[in-house]
Amino acid sequence: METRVIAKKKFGQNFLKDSTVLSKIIQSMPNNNNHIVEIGPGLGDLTEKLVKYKDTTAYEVDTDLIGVLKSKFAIEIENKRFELIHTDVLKAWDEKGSLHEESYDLIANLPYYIATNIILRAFEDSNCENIIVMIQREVAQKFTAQVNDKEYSSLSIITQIVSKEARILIDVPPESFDPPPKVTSSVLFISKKDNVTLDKDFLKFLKVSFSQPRKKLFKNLTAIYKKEFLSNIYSELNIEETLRPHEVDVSLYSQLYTKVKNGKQQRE
Ligand SMILES: C[S@@+](CC[C@H](N)C(=O)[O-])C[C@H]1O[C@@H](n2cnc3c(N)ncnc32)[C@H](O)[C@@H]1O
Repeated sequence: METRVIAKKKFGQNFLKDSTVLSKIIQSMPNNNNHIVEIGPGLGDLTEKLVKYKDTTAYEVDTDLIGVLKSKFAIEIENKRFELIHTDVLKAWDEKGSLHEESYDLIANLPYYIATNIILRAFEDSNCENIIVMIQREVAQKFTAQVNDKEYSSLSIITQIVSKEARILIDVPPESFDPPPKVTSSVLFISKKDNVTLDKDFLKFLKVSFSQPRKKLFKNLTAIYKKEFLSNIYSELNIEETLRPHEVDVSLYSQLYTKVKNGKQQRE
């Protein structure tokens, strides 16, 4: 059944129409018994493939799409292979803490306006084990960048802490979508480590570290720590004050953070 739906910009609606890309997403699904959670099923093109393989729960915010999805997946909803939840997924996370009560993999073509936020929430959701999501290429590169890459950022560091593996599977041109987005997209694959919790203060420390990415890390950190205190820590760790934020690897950020945390009383 062909359904005419006008895509809504405010919900980041760019429907994926490229069957090669849809197949690639399905092929990269991990071989496990996990439930699938999809965020933003849209018109259900990806959902249709997902429910063929595994039980799926989907969160959709747009009321106009709920009717379309309910009729398209009437049988799957009836036999409980598919559960459709009509809500803003960020609210669902706030209310329930997790998007599913057991282990799940998140597979989605995400709404770009909240994509980074969604991935960070998925990092914190201990039931989420794997993430396969379409996002803007530029953002995907930030998640997967390595030290010294120009895209290396606090997102790269957080990803290295929480994941066993993080990589871009495929780049996807705007023409693969209807309507086409303005930018190139990528399918990002992240396999999470078990039981990693992110220290909120460490995240704040990273935010300050990258507050001015082109400046020296030392300079950025002086926004919250005294110069002399920092100089001592830099000497103890035997590192140069000229280092830029993107030149410091995860292990060194952890060491720096441990030192500043232990010397907390010296904060201005
Ligand atoms: C990029 S489209 C993807 C649609 C479909 N999965 C596809 O691949 O064609 C993003 C979808 O996320 C939905 N969405 C946007 N914001 C949302 C939110 N806060 N919570 C749940 N779904 C949301 C949109 O309505 C839309 O269906």
